[in-house]
Amino acid sequence: MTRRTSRLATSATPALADVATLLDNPDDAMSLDVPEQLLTPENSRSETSSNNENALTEENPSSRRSQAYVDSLANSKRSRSSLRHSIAVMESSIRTKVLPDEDTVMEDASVVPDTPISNSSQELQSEDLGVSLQQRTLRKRLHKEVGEEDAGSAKGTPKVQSTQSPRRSSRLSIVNKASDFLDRASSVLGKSGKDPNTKGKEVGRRASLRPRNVAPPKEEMPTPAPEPAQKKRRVSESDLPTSKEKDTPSEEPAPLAPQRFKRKVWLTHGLYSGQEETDSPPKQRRRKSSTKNDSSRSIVEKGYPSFLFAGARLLEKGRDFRLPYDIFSPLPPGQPKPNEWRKTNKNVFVGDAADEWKATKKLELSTCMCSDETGCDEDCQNRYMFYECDNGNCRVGPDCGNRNFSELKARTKAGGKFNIGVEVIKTEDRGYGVRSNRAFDPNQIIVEYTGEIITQQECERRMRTVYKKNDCYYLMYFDQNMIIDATRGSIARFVNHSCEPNCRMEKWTVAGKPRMALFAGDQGIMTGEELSYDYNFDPYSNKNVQECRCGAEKCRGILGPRPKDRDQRANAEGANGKKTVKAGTKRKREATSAATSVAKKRKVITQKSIKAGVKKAVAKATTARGKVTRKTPASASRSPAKGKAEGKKPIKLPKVKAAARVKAAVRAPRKAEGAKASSKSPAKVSQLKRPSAETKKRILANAAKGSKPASKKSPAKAAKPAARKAPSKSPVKAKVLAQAKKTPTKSTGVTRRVRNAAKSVVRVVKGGKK
Ligand SMILES: C[S@@+](CC[C@H](N)C(=O)[O-])C[C@H]1O[C@@H](n2cnc3c(N)ncnc32)[C@H](O)[C@@H]1O
Repeated sequence: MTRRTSRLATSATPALADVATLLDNPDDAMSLDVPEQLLTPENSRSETSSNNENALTEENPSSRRSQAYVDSLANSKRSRSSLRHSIAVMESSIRTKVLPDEDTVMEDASVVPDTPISNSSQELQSEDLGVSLQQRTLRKRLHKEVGEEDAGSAKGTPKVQSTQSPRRSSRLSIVNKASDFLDRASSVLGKSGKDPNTKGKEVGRRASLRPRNVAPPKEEMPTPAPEPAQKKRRVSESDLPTSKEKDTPSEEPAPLAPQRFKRKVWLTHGLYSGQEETDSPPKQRRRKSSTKNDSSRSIVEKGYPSFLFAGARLLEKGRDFRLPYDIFSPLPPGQPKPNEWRKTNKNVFVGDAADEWKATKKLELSTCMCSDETGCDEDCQNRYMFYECDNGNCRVGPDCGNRNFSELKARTKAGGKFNIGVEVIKTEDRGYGVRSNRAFDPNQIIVEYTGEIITQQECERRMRTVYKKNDCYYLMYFDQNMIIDATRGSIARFVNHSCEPNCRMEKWTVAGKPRMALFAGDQGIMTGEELSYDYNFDPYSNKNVQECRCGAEKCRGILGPRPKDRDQRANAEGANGKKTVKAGTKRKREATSAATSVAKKRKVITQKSIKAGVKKAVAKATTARGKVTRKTPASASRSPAKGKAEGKKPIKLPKVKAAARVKAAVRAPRKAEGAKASSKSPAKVSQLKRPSAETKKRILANAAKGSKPASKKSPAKAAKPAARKAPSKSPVKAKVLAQAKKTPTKSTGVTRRVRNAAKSVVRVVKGGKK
C-alpha cells in the first residue's frame, strides 16, 4: 500500500484526483479542462505540452494538489468503486456520443478512416477533439491505475476479478477501439499541419496554443476536415435504378478508356501503297474524320495490293513515281566559290563588239519542216543544223523536241539545286571544276556558256594587260570573229578539259542569234560526275602547251587540238597561209602581230564543212550538166585552192546567211550512230541522239527535194510524197539544192548526182570530225 501510495504520489495521483473529481462531477468536466485563465507564456508552455499530466500539475498550486491528493487517498477505496462506475458512465457517454451502435462500430471499424466525431458534427469537431484528447489520456491513466490495483489485489480478490474482468475487458476493448478512433483522429489532425489539404489551418498541436475557451480569430478558423471516405453501403433493391432512371441518359458521359497506342496511319502514296497513277503531287492522306466503315476495312479490302505481288508487278510493269524530296545530291554542299568569279548568265556585248556584230551579222532563220505527226525528232532539219525551234520557225508546238535553250531557261527560272543541276567543285590538280548535281539524259542541255562578247582587238588587249599573269583563261571562240570571255561569265567556264569527255560544247542558233552551251554526251551524266568536254585546245605556241591531267585512258598528254584537227589545221594553214579557229575552241594566247592574230585566233575550219561539201556537190552536179556557174567571191576565197585546181568558174550560190550554220554543222562525232529514239514527248526528246550519218544523208537528200525527210520508223510516211516545199527561208542546203534543181536537165540523172554528192559531203563531214 505504501509503495503504491508513493508511486501514486510521484506520478499519477494528481491526475487521478482530478479524474476522480471529474468522474464524480461529470458536469464539471468541461470547466476543469478549460481554464478560465488567459494565455500567458507559462500557461502557453504548459498548454503546449502534450502531456496533460504536467499541464495539470503546473496549473494547480502545490497546496491544492496536496489537498487533492490527500482527498483522493482518503477516497481511494471509495473511488475505486466509483471509478468503475465513472468509467462505465464515461464509456456509456462515449458510446452514446461516439459509438451509437457498438455492433456497427465493430463491424465498420476497419473501414472508418476518420474519427466518428467528424461523422456526427463537423462544427464541433475541433473542440470535441480537444476534449476527447484529454478524456482519452485520462482514461488511459485510469485504466492503468485500475489495472495495476487490480493486479496488485488480484491475489486477495480473485473472485472480484473473475467476475468483473470479462465485462470490463469487453468494455475496455470498446473503449480501446474508441481510443483508437480518437488516436487516429488526433494523429490525423496532428499531421494535418503537414497535409497540403489542411495547410495553414489551426489544428493539432498548433491549436493547443490557443486557450480552448477562446474562439479562434476568424481568419484562422479551422476549415472543416476533408470529407471522410464514404462508408460502404449495403446495396438494397431500392438502390437499383428505376425504369425511368434507366431511360434518362446520364448527364455525365462515361470516361473514355485511355488510348495507349497511337493509331497506325497507313501510307496512301508510295511505291507499295498501290495508288492509281495521278498527275497531282503525292501527299499523305490524313483525314481527321475518317468514317468508321473506312477505318474498319482491312487493307486488302481497301484495294491495297499484297506486298509480294506489288513488288512483282513493279518489276514487270514499272511505274513512274516522284520522291517526296530531292535526294539527288549525294555530296555535302558548301564548295567555296572562287573570289574572282563574277557571274553572268547572259551574253553581254562589250566595247565595239555590239556595233561590229550588228554590222556584220545578219539574223539567221531556219524554218522547221516537221509536222505534228513526225514531231521534231532526230530527222528534224533544224536539229541537224543546230537551229533551235521556236513558235516562229516551227509549227509542231509544245511537243517539239528541239527546244533545248527554252528548256534550260525554264529550268533556271524555276531555280533550285536540281534544276540548275551543276555546281563548282575544287579538283585535286586542275583547279576548279564543275560537278553535276543530278542525272542528265544523253544530249540534254546542261548549262549555257555565257560571258562578255568581245572583239579580237579587245581580247588581245586584255591578254596583254589584265590577264598577263594568269594561268587560266576563260576565252572561247564564238562567232563572227568574236570571243566569249567568261572571266565574267556563267559556271560553264569552270568545266575542265578531258580527252575522253562526257559532255560537248555546242553552238546553236537561237532566235537568229548564236549561243553556246554544254550538252551531255551520248552516255548521259550521272549524279556527282565531273563534267568535261574536249577543249580541242589551240595553244598557238609551244610555250603555251599545258600538260593534260584528265586521266583518260586515251589522254593526249597535253591540252592541245584533236589529232585530226591538228593535221587539218596544218594542211589548211599550208594551203591558205591562214589559221582559222572553230567556234567552241578554247584559245590560249594572242599572237604578237595584229595581222596574223585574226587567223590565229580562229581554229582551222576544215574544208570538209557541210557548206563546202554542198557547194562541191552542186558544183559536181552542174559540171555534170555542163553548166558553168560563177563562184561567189566569198566562197571562192574560202576554197581558193580548190577553185584554182579545178580551173573552173565558181558556182553562183544564192546568198547565204548561214555561215554559222555551216560551222555548226561540223560537230563532235556521234558515237552511237544508228541508235535512234523517236518520241514526241519533250522530256524524251532530250535523249535523242544527234542525227546519225544515215539521217544526215536522208536530210540532205530530202533537202534537195525540198521535203521533210521520211522517218525510218514510219515507212508509211516515207512513202508519202513531199508535202511541203522548202520555205523561202529554208536551210542553206535546201536553197542550194533547190537552185541546182532549177537547171533544166534530166531530172533523174541530176538527182542521182546530187544525192551522190550529198553522200560524199556526209562522208567528208564524218571523216573530218573523227
Ligand atoms: C577554263 S579553265 C577551267 C577551270 C579551271 N580549272 C579553274 O580553276 O578555273 C581552263 C584551265 O583549266 C586547267 N585545266 C582544265 N582542264 C585541264 C586538264 N585536263 N588538265 C590540266 N589542266 C586543266 C588549265 O589550266 C586550263 O587553262
